[in-house]
Amino acid sequence: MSAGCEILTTAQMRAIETTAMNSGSVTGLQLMERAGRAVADQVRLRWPKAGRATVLCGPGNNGSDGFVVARLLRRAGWRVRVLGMDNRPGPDADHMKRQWLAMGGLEPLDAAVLHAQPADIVVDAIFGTGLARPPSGPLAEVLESLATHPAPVVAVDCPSGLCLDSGAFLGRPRQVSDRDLRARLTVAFDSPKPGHLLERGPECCGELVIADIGLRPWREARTQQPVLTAIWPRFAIPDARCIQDNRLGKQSSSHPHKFSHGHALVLAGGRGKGGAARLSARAALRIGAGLVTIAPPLDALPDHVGQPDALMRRGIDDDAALHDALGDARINALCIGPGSGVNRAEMLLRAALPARRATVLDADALTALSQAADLMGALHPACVLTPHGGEFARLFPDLAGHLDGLPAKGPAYSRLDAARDAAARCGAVVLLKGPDTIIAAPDGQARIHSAFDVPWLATAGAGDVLAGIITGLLARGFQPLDAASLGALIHAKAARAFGPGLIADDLPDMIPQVLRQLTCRSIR
Ligand SMILES: NC(=O)C1=CN([C@@H]2O[C@H](COP(=O)(O)OP(=O)(O)OC[C@H]3O[C@@H](n4cnc5c(N)ncnc54)[C@H](O)[C@@H]3O)[C@@H](O)[C@H]2O)[C@@H](O)CC1
Ligand SMILES: [K+]
Repeated sequence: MSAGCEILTTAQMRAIETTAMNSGSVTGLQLMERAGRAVADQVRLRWPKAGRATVLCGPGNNGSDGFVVARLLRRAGWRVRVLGMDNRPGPDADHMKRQWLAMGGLEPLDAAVLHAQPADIVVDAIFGTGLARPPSGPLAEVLESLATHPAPVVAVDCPSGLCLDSGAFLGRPRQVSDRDLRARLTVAFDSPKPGHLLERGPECCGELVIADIGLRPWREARTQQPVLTAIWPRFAIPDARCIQDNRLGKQSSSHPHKFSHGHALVLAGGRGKGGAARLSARAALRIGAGLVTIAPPLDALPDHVGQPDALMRRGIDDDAALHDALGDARINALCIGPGSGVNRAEMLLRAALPARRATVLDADALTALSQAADLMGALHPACVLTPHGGEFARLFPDLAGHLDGLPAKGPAYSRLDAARDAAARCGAVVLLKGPDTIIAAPDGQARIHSAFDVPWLATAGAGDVLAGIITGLLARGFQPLDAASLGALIHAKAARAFGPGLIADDLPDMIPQVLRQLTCRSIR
């Protein structure tokens, strides 16, 4: 399994905190002090000159972190106002509140009070992992007015109102809105949560810092395998195993041979429709498949003369021809769908799926799949489906409908949930594309790959290249979940390395540079 920075759901985070506190080695007060200190330290790092801070403290432990931040900033010379509630918090929270009250006042947590005096920063400590329902009443008004506050917002754990399991704002449509609270900086604790990476999370959290509050021993001591890991730009660890044995760099075998790196077969469409499959095939070659054959119908073979000469060509007219081709057991990975046409994709899938080779289904193959229930039943664990949102909705309309619904309570149904449910239902790996790409396996393992920083990757043909990279990695023997996860990572890194102005044709040729980075351990 690929290593990566682990993501914790809010329930997992609570479980780890409880285990840590029950062990007797750490108290809730200590954890809160560390959390608050981490936020105050990040504030002082970014705003070294002490200024004016308004700290908004909610009813629970997120609010307690706010009281700690207020105390530490005051000690560091900041002018601090605290707006809080008149509720009865638990004993730890009460302790933190009293510590603040010994040195400063408490004003009502109210929109008019918030705007009554200027501030250089506003610290949002209203809700964190405990958000269970949409904010309402005066708290909702405070949050709404905070969204238009002129001072930068520093969020404790998350911008309040954001569901940390889904990245949706509770009670709000999922689309981008001017009412969304956008923090400049978010300081979260121990591990990222799905909501930091999904949907509105990346944009609304601003810069995300994950602070160590000493919970690692309890996180790592869990007996169950972590089921959720992330491959994510700031934390990217593609695969410890790959780096150790240099598998990505192809140095694992002492007598390497082209067949030791697999043979990928990329099925292409008819005359004049071969461009998409050529992008896939080129990417499969660049990622290091030993052999790559592009296979259009016979009459379209002339479309594929020319570069790259390393690419092999073979005419495959129909399912019978594909069945014959698959008599060669060395062909160990297939790519079906890019530019193939829906009818041809359906015909080819009928021969391909029973052969149980590692198979990437993209584009027209996904449309074919959504139209033929029996094909869905023929999927197997070595298949990787790479739908974008629209294709996902055609394949799994009920899951997509669930995802489109208003997130009325936490934890809201997330893209992560949808991809996992889809993978479990179809028995294959599902890579749900987006700036927040989810890769989910039928056994519940999942990864989130966040690439909000490369909007130029949303360009025609980029998906064909991704399909080719994954096909190449499958040919090289990577397991489907790892191939899809590494594929997403390498694809985004290639786009990042090229920069704006990218067209899909540029992506395959950036792969060697990305592989050099990954295999030289120079990744961040
Ligand atoms: N448990 C711990 O020991 C630690 C918790 N930490 C902080 O504690 C936070 C979680 O604290 P809590 O579990 O107290 O939860 P929150 O502080 O996020 O929320 C407070 C409480 O508000 C209530 N609530 C939920 N939705 C509401 C709504 N829409 N309107 C009104 N009330 C609502 C719930 O009862 C919830 O428990 C984390 O985000 C983090 O900031 C950190 O201090 C690290 C240690
Ligand atoms: K918050």
